[in-house]
Amino acid sequence: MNVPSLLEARSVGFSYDGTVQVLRGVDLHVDEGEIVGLIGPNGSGKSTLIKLVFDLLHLKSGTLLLSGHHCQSALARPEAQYLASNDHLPEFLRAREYLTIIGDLYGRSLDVGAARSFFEEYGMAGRLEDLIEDFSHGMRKKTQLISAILQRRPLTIIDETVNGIDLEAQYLAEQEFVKMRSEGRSILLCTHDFSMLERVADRVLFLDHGVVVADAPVRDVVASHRGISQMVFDHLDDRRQR
Ligand SMILES: Nc1ncnc2c1ncn2[C@@H]1O[C@H](COP(=O)(O)OP(=O)(O)OP(=O)(O)O)[C@@H](O)[C@H]1O
Repeated sequence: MNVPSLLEARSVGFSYDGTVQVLRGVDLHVDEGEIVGLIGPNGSGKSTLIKLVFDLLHLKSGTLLLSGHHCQSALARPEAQYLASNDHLPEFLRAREYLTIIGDLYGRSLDVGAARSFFEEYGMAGRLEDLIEDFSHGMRKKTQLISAILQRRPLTIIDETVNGIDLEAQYLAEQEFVKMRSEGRSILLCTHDFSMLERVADRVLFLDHGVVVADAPVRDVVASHRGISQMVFDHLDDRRQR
């Protein structure tokens, strides 16, 4: 029996206003145990696609499946966690309370000792009991990341959350992503940090004007374009000449 992809998009289209198509016939998949980079110019539709996956926007055209379940279905919810690009967290909660609530949503009680260790590791020793209101932008981002690391969902979708955290935390996060992959979990990492993708990602999906224009193993991109940046530049040159 075929194991369904953790994420599968088939012919996904989307328009906010019914006129301009933001996504046009998007087909993609993320399988078990892979780190996939989602890249594309500003406004190419990356966040829109991610919001559709989490049913934050209403899917009207095409199919989006999480582990074989339609993304609007309650069965899809436990399969994936979403880290938004913003740092909006409930400010009136203490970090421990926030992590507890996220754990409750996934039916996992918080391992306070593990949470405390991650806070120490990520340069936030002694801050677990503090109000989120008092956290800096980077600390909020790190709290989002730690929540994903603790939940260890089959699929974690990270929308630019790693941008804006310090280098040390990025390094730790990269190591954790690789560890999660070795456990058979997957990560869809939407970022403009191509060097991070060259270090950790297996595959890169390139979205331009709502269309997937490349879906290739990172090693092939490095071999044929010398890197992800050059692949993007080559594509933009081609587009300009057309
Ligand atoms: N709520 C909204 N209402 C109307 N249009 C929107 C809305 N959100 C996004 N858009 C438009 O949809 C298009 C795709 O935006 P989206 O945020 O998905 O791009 P992105 O690839 O994530 O960009 P970035 O790299 O800048 O984060 C843009 O033209 C944007 O202006």
